[in-house]
Amino acid sequence: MAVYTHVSAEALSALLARYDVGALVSAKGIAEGVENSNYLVDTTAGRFILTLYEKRVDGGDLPFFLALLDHLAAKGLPVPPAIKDRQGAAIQTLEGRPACLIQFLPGVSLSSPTPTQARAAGDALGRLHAAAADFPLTRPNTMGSHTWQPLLERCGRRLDEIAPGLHDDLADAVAKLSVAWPAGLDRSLIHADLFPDNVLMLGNEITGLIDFYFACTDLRLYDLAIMHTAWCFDAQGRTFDAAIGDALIEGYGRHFPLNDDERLAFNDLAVGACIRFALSRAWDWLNTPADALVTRKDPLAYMRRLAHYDPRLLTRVKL
Ligand SMILES: Nc1ncnc2c1ncn2[C@@H]1O[C@H](COP(=O)(O)OP(=O)(O)OP(=O)(O)O)[C@@H](O)[C@H]1O
Ligand SMILES: N[C@@H](CCO)C(=O)O
Repeated sequence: MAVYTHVSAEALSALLARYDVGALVSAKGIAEGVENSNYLVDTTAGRFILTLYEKRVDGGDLPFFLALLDHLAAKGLPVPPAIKDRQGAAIQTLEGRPACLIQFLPGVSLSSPTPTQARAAGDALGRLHAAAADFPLTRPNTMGSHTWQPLLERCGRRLDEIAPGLHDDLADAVAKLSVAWPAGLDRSLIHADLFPDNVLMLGNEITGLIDFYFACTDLRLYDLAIMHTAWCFDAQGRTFDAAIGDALIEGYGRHFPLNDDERLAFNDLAVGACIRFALSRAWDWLNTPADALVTRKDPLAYMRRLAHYDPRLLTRVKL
């Protein structure tokens, strides 16, 4: 359960009083997610999400994320804008953290999507990239390829507490990718975390694209590669479903068909995505506060995916 910061009923009622959103009826911590604290808030006027931004979200980046959500919503994408209070402010401070009240979107996130649903999700990513093409702001990728070596060093040999050999296998993978990274591909605004849990669906329809707090400017196709690593495997990363991968690429290709260079580069981009999520999960595994209500995500599930894309990179760690 991702609740790092506890919000008292008094503080929440005082916050809601700044808005035209009715009075507090109930608030529950949301079980999913690992990055931020999220509450489902019901008021006499409707349902909202309250997000308190934690560790990896810099409050200074919030105006970028909120402007992006407004831009995409104005273009008809099913993304949840932040609600503005009576003074026109969307960013608040609650329990000492930056916080926003966000529009609630219907739908559920899928644990086992079908190819039809994956095609719709790939299509939605293509729509997102097309709609963001004239978004005027940029933001560097704070989890981009240049950050992997420093993060590896910050984790250090403690990685081997997770699994013997993990440090050296990840070090080899980071070194190889630093040479192979296809930096010359098209750049774009990317979501950078479009896992199944960040796509809300009702049947085969996409009803929500959420959690834009890693959105940044990076290689456009890297976003599709991230999705590929997140959508095509079971949660443990043991089984790969090629039909899901084909459907994602087909849906995305309706907007941005892959050219020969992109097809050649795709596997390296997926290896990069595996390194990124294996490292961030490993850091969290070693550093999550003992009292946080959060289910840590398994870094080894991403090492198994890494083994799928490039089995030569794993020589030590036992999966
Ligand atoms: N606007 C929304 N409408 C409906 N549900 C939402 C909305 N925003 C978040 N949720 C719910 O809250 C959960 C957690 O939100 P979110 O994915 O933003 O958290 P996170 O901690 O940033 O997660 P992650 O680990 O994916 O980075 C989602 O899986 C979803 O169930
Ligand atoms: N979606 C990520 C969490 C955000 O970094 C994961 O599953 O590891």
